[in-house]
Amino acid sequence: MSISGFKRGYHTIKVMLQYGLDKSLPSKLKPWYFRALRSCLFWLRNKHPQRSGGERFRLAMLELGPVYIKLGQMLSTRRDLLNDEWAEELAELQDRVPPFDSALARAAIEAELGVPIDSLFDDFEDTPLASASIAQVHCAVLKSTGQPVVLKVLRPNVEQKINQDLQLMEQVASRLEKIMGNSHRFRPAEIIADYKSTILGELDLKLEAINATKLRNNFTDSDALYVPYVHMEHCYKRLMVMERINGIPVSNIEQLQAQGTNFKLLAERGVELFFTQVFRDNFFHADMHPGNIFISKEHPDNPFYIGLDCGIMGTLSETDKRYLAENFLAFFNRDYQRIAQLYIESGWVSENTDVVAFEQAVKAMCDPIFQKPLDEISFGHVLLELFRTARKFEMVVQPQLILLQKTLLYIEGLGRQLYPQLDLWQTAKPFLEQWMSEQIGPKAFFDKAKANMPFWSEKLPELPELVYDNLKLGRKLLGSQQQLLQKYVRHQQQLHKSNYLLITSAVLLICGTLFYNQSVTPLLPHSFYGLGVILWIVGWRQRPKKH
Ligand SMILES: Nc1ncnc2c1ncn2[C@@H]1O[C@H](COP(=O)(O)OP(=O)(O)OP(=O)(O)O)[C@@H](O)[C@H]1O
Repeated sequence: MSISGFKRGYHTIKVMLQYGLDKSLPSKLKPWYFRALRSCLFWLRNKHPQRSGGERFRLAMLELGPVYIKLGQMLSTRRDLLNDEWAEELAELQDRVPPFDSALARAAIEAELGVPIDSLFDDFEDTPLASASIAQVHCAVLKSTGQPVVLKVLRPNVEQKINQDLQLMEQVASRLEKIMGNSHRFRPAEIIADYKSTILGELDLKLEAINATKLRNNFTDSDALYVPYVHMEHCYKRLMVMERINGIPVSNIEQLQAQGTNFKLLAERGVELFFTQVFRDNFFHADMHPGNIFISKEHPDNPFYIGLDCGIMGTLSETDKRYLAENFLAFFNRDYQRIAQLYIESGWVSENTDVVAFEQAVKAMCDPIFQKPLDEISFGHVLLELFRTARKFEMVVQPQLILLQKTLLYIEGLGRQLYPQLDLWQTAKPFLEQWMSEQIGPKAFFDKAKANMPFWSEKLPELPELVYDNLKLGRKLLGSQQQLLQKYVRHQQQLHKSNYLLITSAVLLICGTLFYNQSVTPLLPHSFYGLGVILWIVGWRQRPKKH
């Protein structure tokens, strides 16, 4: 470990202990060696004993920087793991991170634009509209069109800070793996690698701008999702300019209630949006924490979502999509054998897996879940448990599926917060069944045929020539096959004839010997010998030659 890595490691431990994070750990997660190590660092005392556990955790994440803030954001959506106090504290990490100096923001924006801000924008506001883990957002008006826009600029040195923390995490994770050995299912190095690829995607605002434009285009005519227009001509790696939206943060339930939002429709549209992005477009927003989702103020009875921050997007292969949809349907039909088969067919687990044992494990996991009423079942959780079960059968980690499963958990959490009676399955099932029938029904056949049209229209003019060539080839093949057959028949006939002559010659020779011993008259045995020898010579000559 380098000196700077060591320093950062010490700083991280110091901040965590000074905010008393060790106190919040349940005692079963504090083995004797942990407690011994803690006692060795006696000078690092909890400096904020008067604050609550959630607040201490949030402040520690804020002090440690972007990587930890993101971690806190992710945790904030896991209301299944956290109590309300913690979840609300951590939700503040979604967009209430202390801002950085506006002079630095201006300098960074102008460095990217290559011209002064005032030459392209009017009314640039030095006080940021919002400040988040990776970037800060300032309002302005686009000079050329007079449209209100926001300028999203990366925090100074955010890349270095993230890389340094990730390096440290990678080193700790690989040491942990060495200590625990290969047999353990907990693979910290894999988790960090997964997290790394996710967070690094957020550091390129040009890429985010491209993603946002693609998502916007996918939902141009949608009444469920709106994505703000991105001014691509002013987007760079560290700066993004887009239309300013004016929605209500999805977490602000009171304001949504006050305007009379149709929560049932909103929650159902959330689920529909998730499945449309995954199955129709194969391009889904994978950072759906509430700080990135707003609700329209117009027509509260017919509300739509406004999606921001397209830094992390997910895609699945066609095969994964198909198996995932089937998996959900099989789960709902309690067809555990099918689930086990699907994991094998898709290649998620090896084909040598014991299907029966796997099916039993899936059943043991799913049966207790079905004891609950349907509207209490979390499908993100079911998927997570299925992956855990499959890990016991050496499932290869599929980062794209993990991303999807996390997104599903977010969506479900959000949907249930908006409308607690949301029956996710009733909303999703018709969508999945329809999608599956489109994949395998006659419509799928015609769609595929239609998709292959350009290929066939290119090949069609060559078709008569190809048919003629093939017929000619076929006739030639038929001719040579007939020749071969005739040759084989002739060969067999010759063989039979030769065998017949040789056997008769052997019989004559044996008879000749018998008569010779009887010595009735020498003429008879000699005639047998003579005839036998002649037949043997003829028979031998008749034998077909080996080729
Ligand atoms: N187009 C916009 N119009 C209005 N407000 C916006 C817009 N884009 C971003 N914001 C505000 O800025 C906040 C932070 O933006 P964004 O989530 O894109 O930043 P980030 O640093 O990538 O955040 P995160 O911590 O989620 O990674 C949003 O929560 C929202 O309040």
